[in-house]
Amino acid sequence: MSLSPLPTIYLASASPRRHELLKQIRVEHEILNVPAPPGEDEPQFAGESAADYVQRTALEKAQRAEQYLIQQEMLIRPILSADTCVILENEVLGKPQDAMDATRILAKLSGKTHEVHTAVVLLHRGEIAQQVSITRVTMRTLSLKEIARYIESGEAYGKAGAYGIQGLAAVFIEKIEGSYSGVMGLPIFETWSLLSKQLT
Ligand SMILES: Cc1cn([C@H]2C[C@H](O)[C@@H](COP(=O)(O)OP(=O)(O)OP(=O)(O)O)O2)c(=O)[nH]c1=O
Repeated sequence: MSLSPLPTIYLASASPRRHELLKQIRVEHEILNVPAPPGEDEPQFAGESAADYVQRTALEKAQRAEQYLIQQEMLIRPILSADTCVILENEVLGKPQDAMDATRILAKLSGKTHEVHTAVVLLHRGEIAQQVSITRVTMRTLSLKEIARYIESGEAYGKAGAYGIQGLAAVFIEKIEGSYSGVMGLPIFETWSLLSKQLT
């Protein structure tokens, strides 16, 4: 039972972290993963800011799920989606392709403060509600040896910025200003505020 009675929702995301965070606040949900068509790697448009980019990709994820549900005649619940980006000096650092890419990304983040933007979108009865959480994360300086050992752990993959604050990489994080759950992929405060305003 959550803190206010909410209908069951669809979570349009394959991220196990988002599922865990929704479970933490006891929001009943069904996971729906509608991947982008192959070859579409969510490119950033020329002139599009990182902040606009993450909001657009979160909305597109929700709309892909909505289209799928309409086709299946299954659009019976509100749809929640989110997208997380790591941004350093207006450059979006996505998920690493391989070990070399992960090394490059972590070497860039080492000793610097970056931002993690997570956009959350709720689609309900034809309306779009959206919120963005922005967190500043300071990573201490990492040695190349540490980066290599971290990548060997396997935790860098499938995560924006090639690290997961909730795992081994916690020892790299000197300071965060903002939302811990937002860095993990689903900012609980903003998500609850959307759900409780739109669905009760
Ligand atoms: C920075 C950071 C990111 N992440 C994760 C959260 C997201 O799952 C992922 C960013 O990728 P996303 O594209 O936002 O999400 P996803 O591909 O995992 O799932 P889907 O597109 O189906 O919704 O990075 C962490 O788990 N910990 C962290 O500290």
